[in-house]
Amino acid sequence: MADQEATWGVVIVAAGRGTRMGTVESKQYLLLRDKPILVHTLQTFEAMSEIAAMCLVVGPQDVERCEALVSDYGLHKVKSVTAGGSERQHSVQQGLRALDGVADWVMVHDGVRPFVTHKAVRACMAKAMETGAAVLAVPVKDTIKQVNDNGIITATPERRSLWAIQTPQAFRRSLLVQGLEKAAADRFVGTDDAMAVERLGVAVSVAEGDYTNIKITTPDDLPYAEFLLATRERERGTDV
Ligand SMILES: Nc1ccn([C@@H]2O[C@H](COP(=O)(O)OP(=O)(O)OP(=O)(O)O)[C@@H](O)[C@H]2O)c(=O)n1
Ligand SMILES: C[C@](O)(CO)[C@H](O)COP(=O)(O)O
Repeated sequence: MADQEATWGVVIVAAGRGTRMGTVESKQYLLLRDKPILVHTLQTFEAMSEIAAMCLVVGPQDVERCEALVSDYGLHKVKSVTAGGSERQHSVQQGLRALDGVADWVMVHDGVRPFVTHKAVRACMAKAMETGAAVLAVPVKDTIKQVNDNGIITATPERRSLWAIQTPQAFRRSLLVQGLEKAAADRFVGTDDAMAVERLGVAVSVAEGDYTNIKITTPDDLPYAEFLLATRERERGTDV
């Protein structure tokens, strides 16, 4: 019953510089068809009735332009546009503060993962409400090796236990806040949100997602992103 009435907030992190993409314009603002990648992402969450509020976290220099994007695209659930920090984890913390008192449950999502589906987001939310914490992920397809600085293989972890972790990552808000506070106190910086909660000794569940929920990271992701967008539009029958 309580689960049905849960209020969800979403932190969309988009304060990165996109170093690996190597473009002058940060990758979250590159156009995919006619819209910035970040707007595609925000619209996916805006359309979900379960979501009450979003906080968009961007570079300090981009706050004004993003407020304009939020207004131009009618993104009414974006209640604040906040300046992020030097690491993704610091940006998440800024976003969570902005959602204080707004939602008991939160998701963190990368602004550069525009292809997440409503079905996958709902699977992640449902799993989190069962367990307190859940992330979307897919089983890895390749054999993964650990390699040392001399280029020599040192270990081959069993593939059956390896998953590639995506976003959204969904948590009871108090749990994520506690995890991030401990991480800050310990000067620990993780590459995803689950790590902060794992460090509390709390189990984080995995909800199986889709291989198409890519994080646009390097230039070779762009043609694939165009292809995915065209495929989605064809499926929706809105191709022009
Ligand atoms: N200090 C940071 C770093 C990253 N991010 C966001 O976290 C997401 C995932 O990060 P990544 O793909 O690594 O983005 P960048 O940090 O921009 O890329 P790079 O590492 O190539 O510079 C992105 O939406 C990015 O904008 C953020 O909000 N604040
Ligand atoms: C959170 C994340 O998207 C999960 O795959 C990823 O860890 C972000 O890492 P990055 O170093 O910021 O690309």
